[in-house]
Amino acid sequence: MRVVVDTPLPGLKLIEPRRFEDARGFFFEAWNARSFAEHDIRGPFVQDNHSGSAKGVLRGLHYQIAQPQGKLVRVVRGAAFDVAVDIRKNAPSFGRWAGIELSAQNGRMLWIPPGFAHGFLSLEDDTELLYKCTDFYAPEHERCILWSDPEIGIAWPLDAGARPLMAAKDRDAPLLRDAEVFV
Ligand SMILES: Cc1cn([C@H]2C[C@H](O)[C@@H](COP(=O)(O)OP(=O)(O)O[C@H]3O[C@@H](C)C(=O)[C@@H](O)[C@H]3O)O2)c(=O)[nH]c1=O
Repeated sequence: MRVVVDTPLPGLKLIEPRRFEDARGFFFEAWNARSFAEHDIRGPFVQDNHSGSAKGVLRGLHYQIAQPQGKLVRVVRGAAFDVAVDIRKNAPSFGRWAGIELSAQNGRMLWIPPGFAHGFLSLEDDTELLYKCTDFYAPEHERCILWSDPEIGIAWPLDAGARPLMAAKDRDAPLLRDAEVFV
C-alpha cells in the first residue's frame, strides 16, 4: 500500500507510492482512482502537463483565479523543490507554504488541491515534471505571485548568491498582498 502523509496545510498531501523493484527495473502505480480516493485525492483529471527544466530554473508561483486546478505532481527525471502556497482566502493557513523535494529517485508525489499557488525550483539539469490537473489551462484566469515574497518566506534551496532562471511574467509577479486570491 502506498503511504500518504498529511501536511500542516489542510488538503495538501505527500504520497510515497509503493515501488516494486526486480531484475528488470521498477514498477509503481502513479494514479489509481480508487486507492487515491481513500485518501481524498480525487480527479477527474482533464489535462496532463510535462515540462523540462535546467538546473536553477524556477517556475511559479502560479494559480488560476477561475477554474482552479488541483495538481498531482511528480518528477520523472532529475529533482525539484516543489512548493505549494495556500491562497484560500478564508483558510486558517492562508499565506503559508510547504515545500518538498520530489525526484525521479525518491518517487514522491505531491497532491496540491485547488486553491493553492504552485511553483518549483529545478535542482538538476534536465529535470522533468509530470502533473495531472483537475481543470483545463485557462490563460485568461492565470495569475502569478512573486516567488520571493517576504511575507510568504519560502526557503528555496538556492546556492548562495544564485539567481534563478525565470520567465519575465514570474520575475515581475505581484506580492501575495497585491494579488487576486480566492474567496
Ligand atoms: C501551463 C500551460 C502553458 N501552455 C503554454 C503557454 C506558453 O506558451 C507555454 C509555457 O507556459 P508557462 O510559461 O506558463 O509554463 P510554466 O511556467 O511551466 O507554467 C506551469 O508552471 C507550474 C508551476 C504550474 O503549476 C503549472 O500549472 C503551469 O502554470 O506553454 C499551454 O499551452 N498549456 C498549459 O497548460
